[in-house]
Amino acid sequence: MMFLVGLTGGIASGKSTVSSMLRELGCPVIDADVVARQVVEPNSSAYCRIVQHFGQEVLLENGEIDRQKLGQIIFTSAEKRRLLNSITHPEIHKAMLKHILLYFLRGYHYIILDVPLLFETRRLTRFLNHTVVVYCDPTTQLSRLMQRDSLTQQQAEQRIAAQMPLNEKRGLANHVIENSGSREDTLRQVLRLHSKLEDSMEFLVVRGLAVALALGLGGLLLYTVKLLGS
Ligand SMILES: Nc1ncnc2c1ncn2[C@@H]1O[C@H](COP(=O)(O)OP(=O)(O)OP(=O)(O)O)[C@@H](O)[C@H]1O
Repeated sequence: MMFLVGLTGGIASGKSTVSSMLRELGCPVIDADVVARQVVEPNSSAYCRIVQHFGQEVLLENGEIDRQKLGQIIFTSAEKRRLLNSITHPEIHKAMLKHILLYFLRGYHYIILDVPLLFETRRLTRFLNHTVVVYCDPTTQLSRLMQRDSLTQQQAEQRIAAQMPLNEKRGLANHVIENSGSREDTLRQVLRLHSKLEDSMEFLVVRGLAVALALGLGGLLLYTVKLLGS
């Protein structure tokens, strides 16, 4: 049995760096971006409905969804954005739930959900037992973003300004990984967090509830069988 941990951050704050460290430690990580891409793969039900509503013009030559084009369309129309979300979100949630169940059956204590817009959409937060924000100071964030994406200072500043301030996210999280320093420094914090979560007893509470539920259901079944037999 297990519990769920949300991992988020700001643009170039180091979320991918931290999630790959956690993967290397053997933690199961579900990447919401990857899931979001998988649910619109050609011939999936979300794919078919997108083509039905948005037309062939949102497709690339190879038949895949042109995410950039779709992004432009929904950027200019709130109605279309709602329509697209109503198609994709239920599929994304279903797929994430499937991954969670599979990890659950494999006996992991906790599962990381890597969700860039965790606090912006707030759809998932009520299901999470812990939230982790990967933070780095504004100057470091700016220079790492400029370097990684080859942006000018102005372009990088615009992208940072378009997001929820990282400081605000930090205030909303239960755990903060401070990633302004070296990677080693970050790894040390990740190790600490990992052992804290591993040792957490919360999974026992979940396990207890599941056992109680199973016993209850089993009892009900026996009772029904008995009733039918009599
Ligand atoms: N502690 C660190 N020291 C030096 N460089 C780092 C450190 N952490 C991350 N970086 C570098 O900073 C950049 C941003 O990191 P990363 O890609 O992990 O951020 P992110 O939060 O996943 O970004 P995004 O959400 O925008 O994809 C990368 O080029 C990464 O190699």
